[in-house]
Amino acid sequence: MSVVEVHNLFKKYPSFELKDVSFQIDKGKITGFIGRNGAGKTTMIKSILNLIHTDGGSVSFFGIPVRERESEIKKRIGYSTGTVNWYPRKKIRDIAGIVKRFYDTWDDEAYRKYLRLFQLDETKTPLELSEGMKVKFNLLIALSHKAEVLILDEPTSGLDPFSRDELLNIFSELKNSGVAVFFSTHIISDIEKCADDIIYISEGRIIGALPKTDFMKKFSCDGEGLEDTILRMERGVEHA
Ligand SMILES: Nc1ncnc2c1ncn2[C@@H]1O[C@H](COP(=O)(O)OP(=O)(O)OP(=O)(O)O)[C@@H](O)[C@H]1O
Repeated sequence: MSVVEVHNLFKKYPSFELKDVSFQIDKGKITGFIGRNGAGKTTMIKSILNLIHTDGGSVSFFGIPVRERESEIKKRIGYSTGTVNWYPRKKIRDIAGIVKRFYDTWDDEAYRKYLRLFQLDETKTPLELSEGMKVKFNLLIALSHKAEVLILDEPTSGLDPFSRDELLNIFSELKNSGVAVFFSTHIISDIEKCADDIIYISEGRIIGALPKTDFMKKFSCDGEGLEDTILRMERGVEHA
């Protein structure tokens, strides 16, 4: 069942266009979003979250157009786009105290669980966190309000291999409880490990948005892995 539907999304910057982007995100699935630097991943994520103005197309969450009932939708989803830059001098504990008031679904038990799992010290402020800890803090907030959909821009970048592995396991747990997890990454092995569906973007266009097995059937040659497939496709794009 799809929980996010994107149709013909279009966004124009002076020197870049995100064109005719269409795909869906399914409940209880992990979707990996890949593309090289500058391919348009962050632009697309910000567009679907209505964080930037778009020039065409439609986006709905749970069948509701995001432009019409954005705040209602945002209570039901978790997202992170880059590191934390709000309340830089407040303690994590105090920020959580403020944020929880926005969510009827805030779950203190989940907050404690992920605080322990990520080994975050709630007496620290965002200014005192390393880059990897900031990513974890972002996720902590997203995971503490029972989000039905998680949209995460490069959540594993800045994490050490152990924390990355833990995070992928958390994604799998969340998926098993029916959550839709969508994340962008440059680390193709992470996608190979846990994604059900793959969306591959190049130069602002979606080249493939398919279940991983179908993606491999369509694009891989001679038993290549995903990483080699993407590298070959990128070289093809460069030389086209
Ligand atoms: N605010 C902006 N104004 C103008 N151009 C922008 C703006 N934000 C992004 N762009 C351009 O849009 C294109 C896509 O950038 P985007 O950040 O979406 O790529 P990305 O795939 O997320 O890259 P990376 O993997 O490096 O994070 C780039 O050419 C970038 O210069």
